[in-house]
Amino acid sequence: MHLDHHETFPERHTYSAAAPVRADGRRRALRIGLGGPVGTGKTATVAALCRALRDELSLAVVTNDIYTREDAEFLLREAVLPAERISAVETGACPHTAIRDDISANLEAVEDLEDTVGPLDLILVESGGDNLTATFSKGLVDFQIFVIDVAGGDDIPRKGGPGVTTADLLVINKTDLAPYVGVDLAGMARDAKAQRGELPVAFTALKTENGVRPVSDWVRARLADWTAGPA
Ligand SMILES: Nc1nc2c(ncn2[C@@H]2O[C@H](COP(=O)(O)OP(=O)(O)OP(=O)(O)O)[C@@H](O)[C@H]2O)c(=O)[nH]1
Repeated sequence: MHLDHHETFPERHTYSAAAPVRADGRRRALRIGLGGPVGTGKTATVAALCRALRDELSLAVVTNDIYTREDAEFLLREAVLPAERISAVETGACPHTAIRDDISANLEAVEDLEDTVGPLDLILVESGGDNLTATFSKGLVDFQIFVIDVAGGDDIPRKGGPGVTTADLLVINKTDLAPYVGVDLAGMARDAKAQRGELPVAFTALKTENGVRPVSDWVRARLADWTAGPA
């Protein structure tokens, strides 16, 4: 049986929702988390976001893997950012613990990046692949993106779960595969709307040119709000 840790590891309030200003008086980087089930395209989204935004922003990435540094190694191999801007956290068995319950390793990685390569505009925190309930602590990230894909079937939005219903942006990736897996994208959009109300949904096909555009535009808008906000 899978034990959920909510009862045993309550969220640590010592890392309260990360004040916008660092100890040195500078505005800290905006932090955006990417979560979602295994293999839906989280790393591909992070890589595409880095390519789309790296010339206009100072950015860095924290990856979370269960026992390896595979996602970080992929990003390094693809050279989406200089190596010093990519940091890997090994989470052990349950990826959601490191982004929701005991966020200290991730916070340390985020703060180390700001100290060593800062100032940064944006830090992307990629969770390890988990299940539909995995969400980020508000003490770790300012916004969260939940990535699902059409290959997982068109009933995922209807099933809901906190990732699908509450993420600040729901990404439904691999739309290029829809015809091959018999998925009705319009139905997925309707189900997502029913679960999420006004919260946005982005359909992506990351293998196509500019496929990440709906996500990168959303990130730019969040960053514009963040930069305009009180420091
Ligand atoms: N056809 C298609 N394949 C995609 C797309 N996006 C990602 N993939 C492929 O899907 C596979 C998984 O992508 P990843 O980005 O590694 O997925 P992930 O969510 O980071 O996976 P984990 O970290 O293992 O949970 C890879 O083979 C990608 O090349 C897409 O839009 N279309």
